[in-house]
Formats: sequence, C-alpha cells, structure tokens
Amino acid sequence: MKILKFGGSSITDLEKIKNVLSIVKKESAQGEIAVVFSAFGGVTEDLLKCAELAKHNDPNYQAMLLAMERRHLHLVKQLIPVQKQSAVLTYVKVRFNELEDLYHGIYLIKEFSSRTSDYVVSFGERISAFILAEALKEKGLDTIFLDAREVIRTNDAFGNAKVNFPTTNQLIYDFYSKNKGLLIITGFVASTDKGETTTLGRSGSDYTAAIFAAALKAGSLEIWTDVAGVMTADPKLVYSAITIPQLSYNEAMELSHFGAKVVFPATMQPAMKRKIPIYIKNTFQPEEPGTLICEESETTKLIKGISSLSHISLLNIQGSGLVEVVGVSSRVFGALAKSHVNVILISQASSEHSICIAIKSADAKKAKEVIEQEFHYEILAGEMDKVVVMPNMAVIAAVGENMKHHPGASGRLFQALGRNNINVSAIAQGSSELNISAVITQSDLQKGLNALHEAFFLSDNKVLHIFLIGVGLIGKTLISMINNQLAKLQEDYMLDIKIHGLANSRYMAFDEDGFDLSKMPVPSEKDLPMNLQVFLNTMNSMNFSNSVLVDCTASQEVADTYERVLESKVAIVTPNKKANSGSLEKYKSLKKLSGQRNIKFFYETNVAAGLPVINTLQDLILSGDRVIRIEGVLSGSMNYIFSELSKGIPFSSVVAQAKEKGYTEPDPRDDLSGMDVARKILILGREAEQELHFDDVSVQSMVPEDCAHTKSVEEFLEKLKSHDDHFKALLDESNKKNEKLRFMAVLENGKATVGLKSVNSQHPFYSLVGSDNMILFTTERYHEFPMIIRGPGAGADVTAAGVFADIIRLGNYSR
Ligand SMILES: NC(=O)C1=CN([C@@H]2O[C@H](COP(=O)(O)OP(=O)(O)OC[C@H]3O[C@@H](n4cnc5c(N)ncnc54)[C@H](O)[C@@H]3O)[C@@H](O)[C@H]2O)C=CC1
Ligand SMILES: N[C@@H](CC=O)C(=O)O
Ligand code: NA
Repeated sequence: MKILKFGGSSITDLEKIKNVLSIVKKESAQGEIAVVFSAFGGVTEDLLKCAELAKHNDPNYQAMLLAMERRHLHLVKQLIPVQKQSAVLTYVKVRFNELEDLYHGIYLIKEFSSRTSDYVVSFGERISAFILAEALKEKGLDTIFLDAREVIRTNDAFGNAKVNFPTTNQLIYDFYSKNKGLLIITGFVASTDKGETTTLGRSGSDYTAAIFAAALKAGSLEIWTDVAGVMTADPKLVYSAITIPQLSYNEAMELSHFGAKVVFPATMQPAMKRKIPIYIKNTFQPEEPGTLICEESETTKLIKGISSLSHISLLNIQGSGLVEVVGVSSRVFGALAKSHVNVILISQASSEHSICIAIKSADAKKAKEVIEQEFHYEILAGEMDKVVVMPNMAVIAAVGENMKHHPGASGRLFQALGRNNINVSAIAQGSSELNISAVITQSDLQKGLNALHEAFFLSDNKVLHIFLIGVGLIGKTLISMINNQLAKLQEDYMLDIKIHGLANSRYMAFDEDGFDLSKMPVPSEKDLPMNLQVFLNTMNSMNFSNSVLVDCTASQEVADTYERVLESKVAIVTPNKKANSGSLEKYKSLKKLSGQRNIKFFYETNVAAGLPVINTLQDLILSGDRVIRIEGVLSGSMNYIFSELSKGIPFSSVVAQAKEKGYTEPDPRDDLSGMDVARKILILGREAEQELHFDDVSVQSMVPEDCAHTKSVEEFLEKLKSHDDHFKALLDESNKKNEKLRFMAVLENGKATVGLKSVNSQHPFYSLVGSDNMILFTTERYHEFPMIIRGPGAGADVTAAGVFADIIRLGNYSR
C-alpha cells in the first residue's frame, strides 16, 4: 500500500488535473494506493478572503463566491461526461448553498471565529476530493470518496487541531477494512468527538497523508508537488541547485528549519515514527526520481544541502561581569523567553567574555531592551556593556549527517566564504554535527550560498564566473583561447571558466549557465542595448562567487567603474591602461582597495602585452629591490612601424598595416602621439613605487600637427600620406649614421621622457624587429647589467594570452 498526496499547486486547472488523474491511474495499476487531495489551487485562500469580505460587511463576497462556484461547476463539466454530471453538479451546488448560508451568517453577525473558519475552509478539500473521485471513476477506477472528518479525530484547537492517534488509527483501519476500493481522501480536515470540523494546520494535507500512511502501515508515502524534490539550495538564489536524491529524516528536519519549504517535517512525524520512506515527487516531471526521505540516507557528498535564514539580527552581550559568573546565560535566555523572543543561534567562546545570539530582526529592539533591563545594575556598575545589535544579518547553514564521519566540512565552508571575502560574524555547530551555521551580512547571502554550493556540490573544480566587456579583437581572441583550453584546464588544473556577461559598445547579453564559447557569442541587436550601469547591476545581481570583470575595452568610462566593481567583491583583469594611468590618487586607491579587501586586480597586459613585465617588476619590489632606471621600447606598433619603414615602405602605409595586424590601439593616434607609451611608462614607474604624475612624463608626438584633429581614423590615415616624405627624411638621416629609429621611453630620477631616438648598433634596442618590445630594469640588485625582458609586445594572440594567464592566475586565489 502506498499513500499519494497531491497539493493545490498540482491541481490548479484542467490540464494539471488531467495530468494528476493519469498519474493516479498509472500508479494504481502498479499496486494498491490511496490518494489524498488538497483543495484546488487557490481555493482555500479564496474561501478565507470571501469570509473576510463578509465579516467586514462587504457584499462583494457574493460575487467572489459565485466565481468559485462557477470554477468548480466548470471543472465538473470538463472532467465528467454529460450523462453522469448531474449527481456531481448537485453535490457541488448543495455545498455552495451551504457556503452561501454560512457567509450570509458571517455577514450578518460580522464575526468569523476560528471554529467557523475551519468549517468554511473544509469545503475546499471536500469538494475537490469528491469531484476527483468521480473523475477517476471515469478512468475506470473503483474509487471511494472519504471525507477524512469521519476518521481523523482531534481536540478542538481550531486551526491547528491535535490528533487523537489511537482513535484515529482505529477509525482509519476500520474504514479501510470495510471499504474495498481506491480511497480518495480529503486532506487537511478532521473533526472533534462532537463532530465539529477542525483542520490540521500548516501543510495539513501532508499531515493527513502521513496519518493515513502510518495507520495503514503503508510501504511508502509520496508527496506530489510542483518542484523537483528538495534541492541542494534555494534555486531562486543558486542557479546551479540540484535535487537531493536522498535525505535522512533528521536532515530533512534541519533543512526545513532553515526554510526549505518543500516538506514541513513536523507533518511527516506519523510516517517517520513508523520509518515509512517518503518520496517528494514532481507532478510535472513524474518520471524524475525526486527526493527520498528515509531513516538512513546514502550519499557520497560531505553535506546534503545549504540553507539560510534572512532578516536576522545578532545581539552581542559582553563585559567582564560575564566571566565565571554562574547564571548569566540563564538570565539572558530567561529574559528573552519571558518576552517571547525566539533564539535562533547561540555562540559563546570559552573566554566567557561575551555571548552572541541570533534572533529575528523584528524582535531585536525588544530583546535589547529586556536584556538591558535584566542587567540594569551590572551595566550601571560597568560590569557589562550595553547590548550591541548588528542588524541586517543572515544565517547560512550547511546540513548533512555525513559531516559526522568526515573531518574537513567546516574547513571547506569557511574557506569558501573567506575566499569570497565574506566575513563571518558568528558560528554555531552542535555536537550532532548535522548542521554548521555561520552568521554573515544579509547582502553577502546570495554570494555565500553560491560559494558554498560550488564548494560542496559542483565538481571539485574551481569555477571562475566571467563578465567580459569589450568583445573586439582582444576579447574575441580571448574567448576562443578559453574555449580551446577549457577541457585541459578542467582536467589538469581543476579550473572551470564560465562567461555569463558579454558587452561591446552597442549591445550586451547575459547567460546564467554560461555562454557556449564554441559559438563565439558576440552580443548583437537580438540582445540588449549596452548600458554600463545595467551591465554591472546584472553582474552583481547574479552574485556568483569568484566573479571576474574582464575589461577588454580601451574605455575610460569602463575604467572609471573599477572602484565600484572591487567594492562589490568582483575581481578585475584588464589590458585597458586607462585606470592605472589616470590620476595617481586613483591608481593608489585601486591598489589599496584591492589589497585591503583581497580582491584581485590583474593587468599584466597593460605593458608589453603578454610579456611578464608587470609581474616581474612587482616581484622585484616585493622582494625589496629598488628601481633606478627603466628604459624601454614599449610600443609594439611603433616598433613595427619604424622597422617596416626602414624597408622602404611609406609611413602612412606601415601605420595602416600596424592597425591591420592588430598592434595599434583602437585609435592608432593613441600610439603615434606617444600617449600609449606615456601611459605604460607611467604605470611602470608607479609599480616601481614612484609618485609619478602625468606631468612628469614629457612626450614627443609623432602625429603631424594637421592630422591631430582629423575626425575619423580613416581620415587620419588618408591625411598622413602627405607626411610620408617627412618620415622618409628622418629615416634617411638615421640610416646615414648606420643607426635605427626607435620610439622609446626612459624613466630616471622621477622624470620620464617618451620619444623617437636614433640608436647605434651598440644599443640594446638596435636589434629589435617586428612588434618587439624590450624593457631594461636597472635596479639596486641588477646594477651592473640591467634585467632585460624582450619579445613581441602587441597583437591579438600575445595580448589575449596575457589576459588569459591573469585569469588563470586568479584561479589560484579562488575556490
Ligand atoms: N592590441 C594589442 O596588441 C593590445 C591591446 N591592449 C588593450 O586591449 C584593449 C582592447 O583592444 P582591442 O581589442 O584591440 O580593441 P577593439 O577596438 O578591437 O575592441 C574594443 C572593444 O571594446 C568595446 N567597447 C569600447 N568602449 C566600450 C564601452 N564603453 N562599453 C562596452 N564596450 C566598449 C568595443 O565595442 C569593442 O568591442 C585596449 O585597452 C588596448 O589598449 C593591450 C595590450 C596589447
Ligand atoms: N597599441 C599597443 C598595444 C598594447 O598595449 C602597442 O602598440 O604596443
Ligand atoms: Na605584460
């Protein structure tokens, strides 16, 4: 024998009802069953609303009642063939006539007691189960309608009546023995010894089903609902939440305490007592296994689920008067109990100097008052401080019996929170080891849930969640590099990378599951118009742990958001130089923010693309070296341009080629004007801990005066042609001396110069070719001979690879 229960959400309309009827038919073919039904979706609420209207003398209750009646009559007509409808229609009509009388009474005396309320709402189940029993007959099933008021006996605590189990069990058994057929039972309703109607409280239909399962010693109990079982976390907050295959009764209790609303285990007690397995099944995906709740569940996972409670306040009670004084906690909890404040979590360290208590925020003011009252004299005497209230907190909890046998659960939990920069304000774990709870700020809750979910449930891989602004040359190359390398990273490095947000200057797109990178997802008109604020808000609202903003634009506007991004605990990786080469204050403040909050900000490609320049310099400084002089060819495009020029190609053509090859900035005037190199030497100087401002850099521009204000890049390149001779003359002059033209930067004594030089064959820059960069660091340690870094310093591949390497490096710091 198996008991099935269908809630209101499974029977809201004709289509859903038909689906339920076929599930019942199928199940009944496989063995003996009995079925408990709730009222049709929304009916209980409507019955109550109607009563409220009547009680407030609002005649509109009549129209509402009529609508309810029509809804039920209509369902009868749709479910039962015409020739058999009349008896069922009569049953429904008689019930609604009774209801009409009842409401009229409420309307007249303007009173709606809990006794009347139970009677009124009982009509919902009584009508739905009756109609469904008749409809099932049409499917060839031999059903027997059972109004549970006949068999479930309770006291007269209306609204939440207590069951008299000995009598109830006997009555159920007797009814079952005398009536052979498929029992269709009204959920939720019961009656007193005197025959007054009562109801069984929250999730009462589940309770009815559990009572029947216990009384009939059922082999199992199935709760059919509109979700796929109990999930590992709230799927509204954790997109990757999955169904938990098995839970023990204890685990189900713990999870439900924290608001997993699928089952309310108190209602399952009768079944649990008899160790009857309970299945939570999805009416709309009946083939899915759902969740099994039983005495001892199996699992390979360390925990079963992650849960949370919002709107919590922490009270901190502390002072020297607490230490080694017997009875303090009894007084604290006594005072709270007297004023009906429920304590959710308690934590006291062995120093006994403070007691920390989590309660509902709604109780915080009252709790502070009563505790301060209780300790009035201690506070006056300075032995105890006033109670400190921390509002806007949440409790996050990992639940599972397996923690008992395996060390490391709490380590994993706190590591995941810590790596995501989530501060833990209080901790509690009972010796049952069924639950570890941490109190965190409410605004960190979603991120915390996701961090824990990743840490405990997803593969053991770390996942970086990327939001990429700038899907241009570098951005696209990066996407395809990640795509090519993903499998290897997942396998060998246990790192997974997902891109959830993409934007160029016109459009943006999001994907909670992560874009399919093999399809080169470039945002277009089918997506959303780009709006930077909306992009960042969406990124924050997705609230992934290990989120990274990758900025592959050259945009000042995007760079200006970095502080806000870091503040929202999202790491940044970027080749965009605008943030680090702006004001010195801005540069310092970003570094400080990233350092203090431990949110990474990586920008290796700001200088010399993928060449390890920034990291090397940072290592030198961190290990105590001091930079004396930096000399560099820092522009791949400029090196290419002057190298190619020497082959006799006109200047304007080589500039166009450099752009074509992806060496230049989005606007090549940024390279030719020396601005790009100026930015780079400024960044290097600042990385070398020098207080450099833009004014400290003198720049020689290669942009002819009349080309400077051209409106477009095309117009600029066109106009540049008229200056080819000028550049040819510069080249000839250098050639005459057997020298080469190099666009270089030098930083020494707090001043930098950027410009074109002619260098002889002795100079290290003489041998550079193509898009090469070369950087010479003369430092206290590298004094006699400088440290030299050389190689291609511009281009899509070497830049995207550098950005990619920064992203991978981030993986080392995340969980
Ligand atoms: N090309 C290279 O060799 C190197 C480039 N970089 C840097 O990489 C960055 C990207 O360069 P490329 O990919 O070559 O440029 P690109 O012009 O090909 O791509 C830039 C992308 O950013 C988008 N964009 C611009 N402003 C935006 C905004 N406000 N909001 C959203 N999207 C915006 C554009 O629509 C475009 O998709 C630049 O900062 C550049 O300095 C750094 C090292 C080397
Ligand atoms: N335009 C730059 C590219 C990298 O910053 C260059 O030419 O070096
Ligand atoms: Na670099």
